[in-house]
Amino acid sequence: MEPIIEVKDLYKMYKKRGMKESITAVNHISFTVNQGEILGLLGPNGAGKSTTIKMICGLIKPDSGNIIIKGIDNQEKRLKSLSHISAVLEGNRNLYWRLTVRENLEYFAGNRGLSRKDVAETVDNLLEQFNLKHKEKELVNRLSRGMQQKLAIAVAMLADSDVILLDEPTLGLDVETSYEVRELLLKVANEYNRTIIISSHDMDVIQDICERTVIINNGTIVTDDRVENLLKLFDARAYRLSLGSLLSVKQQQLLKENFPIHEYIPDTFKSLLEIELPKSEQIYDLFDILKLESTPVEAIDKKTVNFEQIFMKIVKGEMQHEVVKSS
Ligand SMILES: Nc1ncnc2c1ncn2[C@@H]1O[C@H](COP(=O)(O)OP(=O)(O)OP(=O)(O)O)[C@@H](O)[C@H]1O
Repeated sequence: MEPIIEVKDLYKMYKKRGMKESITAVNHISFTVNQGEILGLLGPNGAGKSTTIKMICGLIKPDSGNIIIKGIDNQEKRLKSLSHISAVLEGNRNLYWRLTVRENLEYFAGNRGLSRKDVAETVDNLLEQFNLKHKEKELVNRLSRGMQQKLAIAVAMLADSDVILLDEPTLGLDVETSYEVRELLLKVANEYNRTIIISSHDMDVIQDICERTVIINNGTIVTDDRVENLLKLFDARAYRLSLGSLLSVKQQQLLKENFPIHEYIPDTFKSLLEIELPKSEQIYDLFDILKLESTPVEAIDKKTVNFEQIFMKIVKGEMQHEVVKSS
């Protein structure tokens, strides 16, 4: 698949005003985004996500590296490359707050040079699709955050750009509205073939709608892989063992030395052991430790994990996962 965005060796440092020290916000990162894909850009606070997004949509200039959008380098032909991108950033700055919902849509549809009839048709269609018809006469500054968010995405759609960048699109939304926004984003990608890059701290949203994630920590990429692969990789190695007795101190010590990621939950006579086995043959080492005291294994289950747990392990460096470049 042809990438629609190529980020190559991107670097950005901030100088602190009046101080000698500087912060490397983005440290030589490279990744690609494919047409029609929903990519999650993740990382803990201060990882460098917003700086990366702002560089992609041209709000700040990188110190070095390239961003190529549809084959056009955004430093060589800035306006041309940026014409392929719309952004919905924090605070929905792409909306006119003193205009109504309908007026906003009409204004942006008009900007595309559509005829009056086409503007009306496009706006009616979007009001319908985004479930905003009943609010068409409401001023934007009177709308709830969820409604504003939906309108901001509708406006981004109107620009007819191939790529939509979204910074925390579900932040502060109630559960129902968050689901509504997720569905809209899936529709935007699948039915309108738009490419979406989304930055979010909500791992449920990421697990629900993203095909692939790029995880940044301290300005560098620690993982670039499909969500499905990460879930499978982790699912395949997380086990829960129900044991028919308690483990001895020696067994617990050996577990600690051999399996850094595990949890031991003793009960009165029985116990539970949750453990990760990055290599399947490690199961034999585990059984050797259990055999030492003839510990009965009553059941072994695969432990299911959610994306949030995987994300935490990756950023804490607990999960050995090579940076995989998906194609
Ligand atoms: N304008 C600025 N001047 C100086 N330092 C900055 C500036 N903007 C960001 N930084 C610093 O750069 C680093 C990366 O910040 P960035 O906002 O890109 O992270 P982020 O991953 O988006 O974080 P969050 O999830 O908290 O929004 C942080 O250490 C931040 O303090």
